[in-house]
Amino acid sequence: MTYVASCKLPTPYAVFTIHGFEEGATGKEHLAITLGDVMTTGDGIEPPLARTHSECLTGDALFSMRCDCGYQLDEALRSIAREGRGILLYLRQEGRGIGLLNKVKAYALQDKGADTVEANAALGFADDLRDYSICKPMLDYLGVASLRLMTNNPRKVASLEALGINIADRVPLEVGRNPHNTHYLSTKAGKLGHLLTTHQDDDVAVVGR
Ligand SMILES: Nc1nc2c(ncn2[C@@H]2O[C@H](COP(=O)(O)OP(=O)(O)OP(=O)(O)O)[C@@H](O)[C@H]2O)c(=O)[nH]1
Ligand SMILES: [Zn+2]
Repeated sequence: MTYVASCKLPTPYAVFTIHGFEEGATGKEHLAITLGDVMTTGDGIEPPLARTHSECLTGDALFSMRCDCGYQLDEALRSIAREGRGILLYLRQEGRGIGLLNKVKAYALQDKGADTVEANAALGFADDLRDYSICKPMLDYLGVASLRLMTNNPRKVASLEALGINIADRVPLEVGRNPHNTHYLSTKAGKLGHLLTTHQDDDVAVVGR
């Protein structure tokens, strides 16, 4: 992983700093978005609030309500801004690692009744192809050894801990449940192990971003 450059990222929530990295093996361009001093070296320094966010073009940029990604991205940046300090790694692992067009194929199967795990399997993919080892060099570069991680995904916590990153706390990030994604969220809780407080197919109002 090679560090390339940093610049300001003004948003409605705060003026963040964006740091660009290039992954040697794949040429993929990953980002770290920081606010305040996130270094954790030294005595008595609180681990910063953090999120590792896997790319979801449809949810993050195109307002898709099929998943909860866009809502989580929004809430994670808002939470970091509220604390005045934190870090979001934006990882180019679209579609849990299968890529954008394979995700569109998986969505087409889901339109016909498959769930998210069955659709991946029908296309010949494991349910989650993500590799979190790319986080380590980015966090090392930024001097971050310890995090308070915003996630509902215990596999993500375990993967980061296995890399030697200290997860001081898991902060739930449950936002964006709506009639278009309740089944998807139920499948994540039931088959992928996500820790979601409500995962029955109940009727809820559409949540705006
Ligand atoms: N293959 C596939 N990928 C999906 C689908 N829906 C969302 N994604 C991708 O899943 C990734 C997000 O995964 P999630 O499981 O929602 O979130 P997570 O990051 O593992 O867990 P949290 O930290 O709790 O959000 C993004 O890369 C999305 O593009 C789907 O139906 N099929
Ligand atoms: Zn998504």
